[in-house]
Amino acid sequence: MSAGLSLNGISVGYGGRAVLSGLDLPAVAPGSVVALLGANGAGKSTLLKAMAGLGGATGRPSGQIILNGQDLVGMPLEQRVHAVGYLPQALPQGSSLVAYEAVLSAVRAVRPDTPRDHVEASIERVFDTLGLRPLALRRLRELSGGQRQMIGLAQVLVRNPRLLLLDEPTSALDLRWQLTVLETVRRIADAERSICVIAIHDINLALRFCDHVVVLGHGRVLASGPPTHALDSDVLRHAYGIEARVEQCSRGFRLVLADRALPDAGRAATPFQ
Ligand SMILES: Nc1ncnc2c1ncn2[C@@H]1O[C@H](COP(=O)(O)OP(=O)(O)OP(=O)(O)O)[C@@H](O)[C@H]1O
Repeated sequence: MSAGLSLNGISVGYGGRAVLSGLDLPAVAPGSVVALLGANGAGKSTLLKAMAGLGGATGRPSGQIILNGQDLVGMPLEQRVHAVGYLPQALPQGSSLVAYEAVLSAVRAVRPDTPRDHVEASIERVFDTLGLRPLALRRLRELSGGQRQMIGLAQVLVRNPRLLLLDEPTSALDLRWQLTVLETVRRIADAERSICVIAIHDINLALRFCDHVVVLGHGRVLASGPPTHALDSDVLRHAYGIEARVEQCSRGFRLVLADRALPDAGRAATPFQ
């Protein structure tokens, strides 16, 4: 059985309108953090939902999503939720549950038979890892947007899935929490040999922590590869309709410097279609 994640000819859309067509991703190895980039409307969330098996309006994608030798497409949801953890773009609802209960219910939904002391130990580990202990007994509806986003992440991490699909997990977070999230995900991928796919708009944060970059646009993969090679000015113009430079920071990471938005006529990928 080959380990890792690959996509073969994935096509998915809504009501007969294709968003992504024939998408391929050559195998990424266990332990990889993959940044999923692209303009608004490029299809990042659609792809993550298809991988999570939660297409809803998208229905079942065609093609293959191979995780550790098994095709996730068509795999029953009860089986898939053991392997895949998905953090949606929308923040968790502000319910009357306290944060601890919300994370507990995330484990119970997937592994109802796990002994209570194991569950409690894993919840405490995740709260410590993310620095969330002070929030454990606070009601979700009384938390800020960023705090609820962190609890949503805890709900995914506590299940220790082989594949983590995180849709803009840092969108509501300040700089310190953004780093905490990316550092944590990086550490978990390294330690557990899990694979993490993150849809993210902060390209520089992505380049700092990922092993692999996938840029979506025009319903396909515009660029794919290691952060040192996947992005250049042409790719950024096609993907985002911007004039930009890719430079190297003093620590050796790639850094995108966005200079200006190009007029619509100069854009190759048109968001808001
Ligand atoms: N439930 C839906 N029904 C019909 N079309 C949809 C639905 N959800 C998304 N779309 C369309 O699918 C396309 C891709 O949307 P998607 O949310 O995957 O983009 P995205 O790259 O995640 O964008 P963003 O960066 O703005 O979150 C867009 O044209 C969008 O309008």
